[in-house]
Amino acid sequence: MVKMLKVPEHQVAGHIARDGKLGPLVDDEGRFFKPLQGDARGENEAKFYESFSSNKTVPDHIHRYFPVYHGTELVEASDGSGKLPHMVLEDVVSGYSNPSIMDVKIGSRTWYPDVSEEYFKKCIKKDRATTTVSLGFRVSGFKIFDHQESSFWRPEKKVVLGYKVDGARLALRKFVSSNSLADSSSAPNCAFASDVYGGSNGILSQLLELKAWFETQTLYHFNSCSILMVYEDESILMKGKEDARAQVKLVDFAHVLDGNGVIDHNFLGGLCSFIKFIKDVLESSDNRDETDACGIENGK
Ligand SMILES: O=P(O)(O)O[C@@H]1[C@@H](OP(=O)(O)O)[C@H](OP(=O)(O)O)[C@H](O)[C@H](OP(=O)(O)O)[C@H]1OP(=O)(O)O
Ligand SMILES: Nc1ncnc2c1ncn2[C@@H]1O[C@H](COP(=O)(O)OP(=O)(O)O)[C@@H](O)[C@H]1O
Repeated sequence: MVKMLKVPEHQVAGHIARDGKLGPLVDDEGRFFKPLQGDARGENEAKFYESFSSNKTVPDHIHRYFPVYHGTELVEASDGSGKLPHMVLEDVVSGYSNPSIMDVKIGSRTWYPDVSEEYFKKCIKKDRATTTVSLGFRVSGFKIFDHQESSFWRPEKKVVLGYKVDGARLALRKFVSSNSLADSSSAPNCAFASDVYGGSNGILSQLLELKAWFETQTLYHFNSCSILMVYEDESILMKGKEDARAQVKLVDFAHVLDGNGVIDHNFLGGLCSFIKFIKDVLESSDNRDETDACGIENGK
């Protein structure tokens, strides 16, 4: 039987399967089909998944931060060019109805030794124009489910890639706020910060677990790799039933290299910087909760 594949509804960055272009597809059974790009990138990413998924020295609690890999399959490509090999991955958002998602590219550089002069120039230009160099990470794209409007809010790609330090900070606040989505004049209230970023199952605790692994792992260098953050705020609104189902996953391994016994300081440094930003959002929202509580106690 021919599998019916469709363009992912919730993709926030990267190559997109529209206007006759090559991009990922999904099925109804929770699988994400990422086409192997014609050059070395596709081969490299598939090679990484093969190596990583069978690597017994990587602990299980770290494996869960990566999409499950089901090998490669020949499927009809989105650009109409016929059957092409695709990596068959777990679709990390398939279990959500209205997921809020952010893609954050980690590292203070996206280039790496021995790339072509042309590729180096392309990377360094983007790294300097975004917060990659200044912060060690950049927001690549995101969408937020807006409950008031019952629809997604999504900033334009060129706006996101224009963020400086304050823009990145604001995006991380907006991502967990229930107000101020389309309206840039009001300050984000960070209403979901403690449910999404905080708590023992939250984003911060997952990032800290990943960081502990990156402090010692020397197997791979994750160049140009992204952290995907996902949550669903319906579960927050029905509090008590479920938590926010906040998840961290690493994606995009097209530029992963052998670690050769050396710490991935580019990724680790960026991850530490990203963690600090998440902590700052959490702390400022905790202070706000306390101020609100004082207001109530004082009868304000
Ligand atoms: O094509 P572009 O300009 O959108 O660049 C892609 C990047 O988009 P960006 O503009 O940074 O949001 C894109 O970044 P995101 O995944 O969107 O963060 C990748 O860097 C992609 O390269 P590769 O597949 O990882 O080798 C980049 O693709 P290539 O240009 O290297 O094919
Ligand atoms: N396994 C996955 N499950 C669900 N969505 C994914 C998965 N992998 C990637 N995506 C989505 O696709 C986007 C681009 O993925 P990425 O691997 O970076 O592609 P590219 O190599 O084209 O940059 C991510 O930002 C995310 O929205």
